[in-house]
Amino acid sequence: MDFASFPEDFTAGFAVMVGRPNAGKSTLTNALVGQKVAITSNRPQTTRHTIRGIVHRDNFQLVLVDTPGLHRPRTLLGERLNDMVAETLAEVDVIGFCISANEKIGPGDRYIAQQLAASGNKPVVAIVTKADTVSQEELAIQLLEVSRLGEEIMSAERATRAERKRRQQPRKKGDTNLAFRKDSGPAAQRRKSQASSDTPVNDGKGGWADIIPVSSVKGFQVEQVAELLASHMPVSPPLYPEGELTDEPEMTLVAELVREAALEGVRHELPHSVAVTVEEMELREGRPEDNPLVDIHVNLYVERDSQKAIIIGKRGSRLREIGATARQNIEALLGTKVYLDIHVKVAKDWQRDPKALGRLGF
Ligand SMILES: Nc1nc2c(ncn2[C@@H]2O[C@H](COP(=O)(O)OP(=O)(O)OP(=O)(O)O)[C@@H](O)[C@H]2O)c(=O)[nH]1
Repeated sequence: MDFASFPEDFTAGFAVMVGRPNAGKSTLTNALVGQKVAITSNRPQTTRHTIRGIVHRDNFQLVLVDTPGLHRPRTLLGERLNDMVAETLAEVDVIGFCISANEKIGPGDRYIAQQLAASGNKPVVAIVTKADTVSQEELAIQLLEVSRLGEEIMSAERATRAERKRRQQPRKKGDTNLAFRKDSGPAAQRRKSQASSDTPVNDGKGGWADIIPVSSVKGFQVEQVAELLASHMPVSPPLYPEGELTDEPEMTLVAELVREAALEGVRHELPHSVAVTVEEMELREGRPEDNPLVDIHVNLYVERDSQKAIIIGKRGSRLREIGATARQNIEALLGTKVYLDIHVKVAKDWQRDPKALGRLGF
C-alpha cells in the first residue's frame, strides 16, 4: 500500500489490549503484528505510549499501543490504575479486553470490565484468548460467560449514568459517540474523552462492542480479530507509512525509549528535531550469569546548538534525568540491568539532509 494513496473508506487508529496478567495480551499482540515492532521516530504526536506494532492491511491500519501500567500485571491492579486507564482510553480508538478461555472469570476481570465501562465510551471488543486450550463446548460456555459479564457491567454502568444525569439537571448536551468519531482526526483530537457521553457504545454483543474467540498460538481467527478491531476505528488516512516496521525490536525500542525520555516536557520545542541511534548494545563480559548487565551506547542527534543546550540542561541536569528515565524503561524492556551512555551530537539540518537521514537509519 502506498502511504499517499489509500481507499476512501480506509480506517486507522490506535488499539490497546487489556486484561488480567497472563490473559494472552502480548502473545496476541505479537501474532497480530507478526513479531515486528514499529520504528516510531516520526510518528504523529498522539500518544505517549510505546507502540508495540502496526498491522497494515489494504483497507485499514491498526496501531497497537502499550502502556506501562496496563502491561505490567502488578500495577494493573494497583492504585494508579484509574489514572492510567483513563489516560490510555482517552488516546485509543478501540480496546481489546482479553479473557482466557481456560480460566474462570474472576474478580480481576470484573474489576477491569468495570474500569473500562466507567472510563469512557471507547468500544471494547471482548477477546476470548487461548481458544485452542479448551473444547468447543467449553469455549461456547466461556463466550456466554463473557457476554453475561458484559451485560451485567454495562447495565450497572447505564444505571449509574442515568442516576448521575438525573442529579445533574440541567446538564449540557453530551457528545454522542457518532459526533466524536466524525471529528476525531488522527491527532490530538482523539484525546477528547468520551466520558461525558450518556450512551455507552458497548451495547452490541452482550454489553461489548463485539465478542470473538482467538488462538494466537494456533493462528485461529487472528486476522478476524484485526478486522474486528479495525471495524471500530474511525475513517482516517494511514497514520504511519508501511515501511515503518523493523525486525530489530530491541534496538529500535531502545532508541525510541531514549528519544521518548529526551522529548519529555520539551515536545513542543523540539518535536521532530531529535533522532537517536544505538551505536552499541552488548552484554558486559565477566558478569555473573544471574546478574547480567547490558552496555548501551547511543547517539542523540539534534539539529542546532540551542537544542543541544535544552537537552543537556543546567550543568547536565536534564541529560541526567533523560538517562535515568530511559535506563529504567530499557531495563524494564530487556529485563536486565543496563549501563546507558548517551552522546548528544549536533547534526545540522539532519531532517533535510538525505545522507544524514540515511546515517540515522531513516
Ligand atoms: N495454548 C495457548 N497459549 C497461549 C495463547 N496465547 C497465550 N498463551 C500463553 O499464555 C501465557 C501468557 O501469555 P502472555 O501473552 O504473556 O499474556 P499477557 O496477558 O501478555 O501476560 P502479562 O504480561 O502477564 O500481562 C504464555 O505462556 C503464552 O504462551 C494461545 O492462544 N494458546
